[in-house]
Amino acid sequence: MASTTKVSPVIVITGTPGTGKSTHAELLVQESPVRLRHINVSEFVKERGLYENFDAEWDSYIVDEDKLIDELEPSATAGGIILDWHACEPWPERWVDLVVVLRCDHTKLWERLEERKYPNKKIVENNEAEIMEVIAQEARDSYAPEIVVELKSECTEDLESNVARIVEWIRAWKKDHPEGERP
Ligand SMILES: Nc1ncnc2c1ncn2[C@@H]1O[C@H](COP(=O)(O)OP(=O)(O)O)[C@@H](O)[C@H]1O
Repeated sequence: MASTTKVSPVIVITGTPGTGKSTHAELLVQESPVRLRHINVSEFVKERGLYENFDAEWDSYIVDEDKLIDELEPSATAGGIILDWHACEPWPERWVDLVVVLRCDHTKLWERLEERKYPNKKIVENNEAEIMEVIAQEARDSYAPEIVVELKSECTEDLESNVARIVEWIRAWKKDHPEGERP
């Protein structure tokens, strides 16, 4: 069987909605020393119909995770992607090189979600999830501790320093994988 060589890493950016995943991913695409494709998983699911149904009460799609994994497998195996989603547990461990969990003070998060015109119960649900560290715990439970990093995303300085830190991590990954990595 032909095996491909992964020349760029797979970076997961996760966190409660509103913590800054897409903002980080967009800046990282611009700053990265290697070509990265930003996959906003919620949009990807909608565009490709990778859901079982739509939950009108919570205004969200029930994702068909098997279909999602199948659809992403070629890109994840080839490398060079950022997976931006509010969950990280579905990704097979073999795909993932780095997991960035963004964290935000809950009052700030509340304001961001209000600005986004989320219904009140969705703001409450997400706020509680951030306080209870739901996504951070999911990342700790799903991946080796050395590939998981929690970063604060409360102001522009945080955004810039986080992206600079990930860029440094990518440079180190490239150094460690000069010929690429066989998945
Ligand atoms: N580190 C940050 N500093 C200031 N504003 C931020 C930061 N991260 C995100 N934001 C703002 O918060 C809002 C939500 O960010 P977004 O990237 O869409 O979050 P997510 O993708 O996690 O849902 C946006 O208005 C964005 O500009």
